[in-house]
Amino acid sequence: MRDTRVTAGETERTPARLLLRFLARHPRSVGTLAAVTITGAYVGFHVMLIGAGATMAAGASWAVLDRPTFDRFAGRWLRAWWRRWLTYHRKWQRVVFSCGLVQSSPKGDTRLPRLVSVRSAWCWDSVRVRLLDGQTPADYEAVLDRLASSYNARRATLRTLKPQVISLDFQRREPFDVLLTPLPEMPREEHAVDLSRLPIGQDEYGREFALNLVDGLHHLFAGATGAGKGSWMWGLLRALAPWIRSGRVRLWVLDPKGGMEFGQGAELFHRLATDDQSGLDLAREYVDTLDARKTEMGRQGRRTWTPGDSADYPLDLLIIDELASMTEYTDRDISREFERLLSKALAQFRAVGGRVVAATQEPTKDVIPMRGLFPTKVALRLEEASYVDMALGEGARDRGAFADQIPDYMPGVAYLTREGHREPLRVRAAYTSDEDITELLRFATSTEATVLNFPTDTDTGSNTDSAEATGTEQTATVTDSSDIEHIEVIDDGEDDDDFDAA
Ligand SMILES: Nc1ncnc2c1ncn2[C@@H]1O[C@H](COP(=O)(O)OP(=O)(O)OP(=O)(O)O)[C@@H](O)[C@H]1O
Repeated sequence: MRDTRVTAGETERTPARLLLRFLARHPRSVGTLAAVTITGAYVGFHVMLIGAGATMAAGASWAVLDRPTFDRFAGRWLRAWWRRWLTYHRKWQRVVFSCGLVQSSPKGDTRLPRLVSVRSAWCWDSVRVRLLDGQTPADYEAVLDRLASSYNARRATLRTLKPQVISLDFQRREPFDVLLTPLPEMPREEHAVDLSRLPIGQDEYGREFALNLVDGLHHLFAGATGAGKGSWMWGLLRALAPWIRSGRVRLWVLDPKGGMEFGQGAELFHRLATDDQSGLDLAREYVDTLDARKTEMGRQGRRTWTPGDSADYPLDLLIIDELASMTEYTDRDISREFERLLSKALAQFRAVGGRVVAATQEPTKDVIPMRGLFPTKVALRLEEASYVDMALGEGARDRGAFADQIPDYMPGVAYLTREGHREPLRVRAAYTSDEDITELLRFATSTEATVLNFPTDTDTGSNTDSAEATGTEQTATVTDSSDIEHIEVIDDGEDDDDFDAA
């Protein structure tokens, strides 16, 4: 009679062999169970139950009070463990059978691909699978929809991790289906603007999400056409409205696609360029202005730039809507010089109040060779899986930044990576409509703008005389302070051609 035994591997099994294999394959689960049993035997099961109850109550309170930190330090491990056994493992045999992913051995055994491990982020689970001999990732790709529906997931995608090992990634939830992302109220008073916290939307946990122009410095938004880059950039400008109005922020806007994105805001801008040649002129002027400021501040001995501390030294924000128009789809001479200027702006002006915000549809090295100089990178919906790591850095997609899987009907949704956090964060910028932009224009260009009383040099304690003696050859230092930076004064008589940090 035909042997219909099911095996996940290739060897014949005895109970002892099966037990040993289980122990070897699941050391953490077995270790935890063993530790619980030994502890119970040692301290008594009553004491252990009371301890377990108290731990669960503390964990539940933590999860209710601060879901994101709970999830970061405990939730995702617990969820991965729980889902491994109660969802993926429990149904594995049935699912691979129904999807036709099993094999028969010459001896008549039925072989199943092995479920190796499960990792869980807030929205996605990643199930690592070892393929059977003769299987290829394409066999699994062909049944992804069936796998997703078997596991009740919204969608599934596949990554090849190494030969014979793949990750099946299941999207379990879509927070932005239920989270309505209201547009943050536009601030009207200058003191309401905090450069390190400029609210523009919500994160996947429903918390307010804000951009940080102090520590986050320069921002790169990568997203396919229609991904919602406009909402991110206009959202940022709305959050800066009172400072734009008073001149504490000066906007240099380069919209080389003929002004399609920013043309309507022309009145707001200090400079606006709508084609590649005038864009290059604008970039030159921007760099010359900040170079001159750097020299001037060095001469004055001003070693710090504090946002808004002087009318002479506003925050100069360079906004570039479509980088490819300046770096890829233009004359080689224009692109070469533009890349040099942009690299310089990114590398040298943080300490004198220069910031860059740029958008691109393709985050490739050809389009943006200096992408490593953008400390904050945001990946909206991208056309290709390979773009995700280009936009966010090596390994970002493996850690759960599935920007290529953001659906078309969710513009404004993006992933970003944060220092000190392994998992990427899924966020959504609120939609900025034409009316919201008009509101910004009306407010920021209103003639009733308040005249600022900036502190003078005497107030800020800078010493012009002594500064003159110092000359301009000083070395760069930047403090970690959130709102004060030391001036960076570098002799930059030479062109900076080697900023390609990508
Ligand atoms: N945050 C958002 N929430 C909801 N809908 C949005 C959001 N942002 C944009 N949209 C919608 O998506 C459309 C495209 O957005 P947008 O023009 O900002 O994309 P884009 O990335 O700038 O595209 P392109 O590169 O072609 O200019 C908008 O017209 C709007 O209807």
